[in-house]
Amino acid sequence: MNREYTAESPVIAVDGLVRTYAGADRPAVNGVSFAIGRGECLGLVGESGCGKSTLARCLLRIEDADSGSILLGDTDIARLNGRKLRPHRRRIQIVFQNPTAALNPKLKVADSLIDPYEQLGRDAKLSHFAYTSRYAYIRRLLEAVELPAELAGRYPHELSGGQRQRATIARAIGIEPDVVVLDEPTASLDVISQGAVLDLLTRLRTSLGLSYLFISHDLAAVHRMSQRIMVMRGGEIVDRFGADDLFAEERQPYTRELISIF
Ligand SMILES: Nc1ncnc2c1ncn2[C@@H]1O[C@H](COP(=O)(O)OP(=O)(O)OP(=O)(O)O)[C@@H](O)[C@H]1O
Repeated sequence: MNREYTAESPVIAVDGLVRTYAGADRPAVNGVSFAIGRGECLGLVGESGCGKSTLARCLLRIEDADSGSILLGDTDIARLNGRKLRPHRRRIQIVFQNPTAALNPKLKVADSLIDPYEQLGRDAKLSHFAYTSRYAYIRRLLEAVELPAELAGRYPHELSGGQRQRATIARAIGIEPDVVVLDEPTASLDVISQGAVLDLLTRLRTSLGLSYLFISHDLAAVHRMSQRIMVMRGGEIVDRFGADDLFAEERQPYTRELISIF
């Protein structure tokens, strides 16, 4: 892999990922490569339809890539299926744009938080969220996302949008993944909640050593959150740079166009 695509001691390294939908005349994701280091946030920005969510779904193995590799440590999860994939599913988690759709409306918050642990976390060696009892685990998770403990007994519709998104973040981090894909995590929130959730995500990244792929069409949010940024267009990465170099002269014309919109 090209040196500039890599991070120091990457927790995830993606190389040459391609995904073409049936009937499409070109790939939705076309040869995407990148790596993310421990505790790093890599931003991915691009306009609607450029392939961001398709890339996310391939990483999560919700969709299969046609070719390319997704290395988590030494394991290429792009090629694993079924029972062989299962132990690795915990290692990459996602927070979607819409927390209302992400939480089961029939489950109390506590049940939604315990669910990933029961599905994927039992066999894992958890450290920060080590399971001693159901009560302690849920309490610790709510504390981590700065929600009051009494929300454990509520249903999703009894929470605000910001509280719901904090609950989905808790669900994603409780099984201590290596990488969290944040797919427009604040797009459905009002401006004040957006800022608060972005700040919470940064605090969690630094305190728990989480690695993020932060996907957004909001360049300002990506700049605020990320150490490095990639720009995607038509399924390809067309520019990549350190966040401090966003406004540097060598930026590609398309990146400049995105900057001018904000
Ligand atoms: N299930 C699907 N079947 C066929 N084509 C699809 C499917 N999902 C996405 N596409 C197409 O693939 C391309 C990339 O879509 P994708 O949703 O990944 O873009 P995006 O950058 O996430 O957009 P947005 O920001 O609007 O969510 C688009 O041309 C889209 O129409």
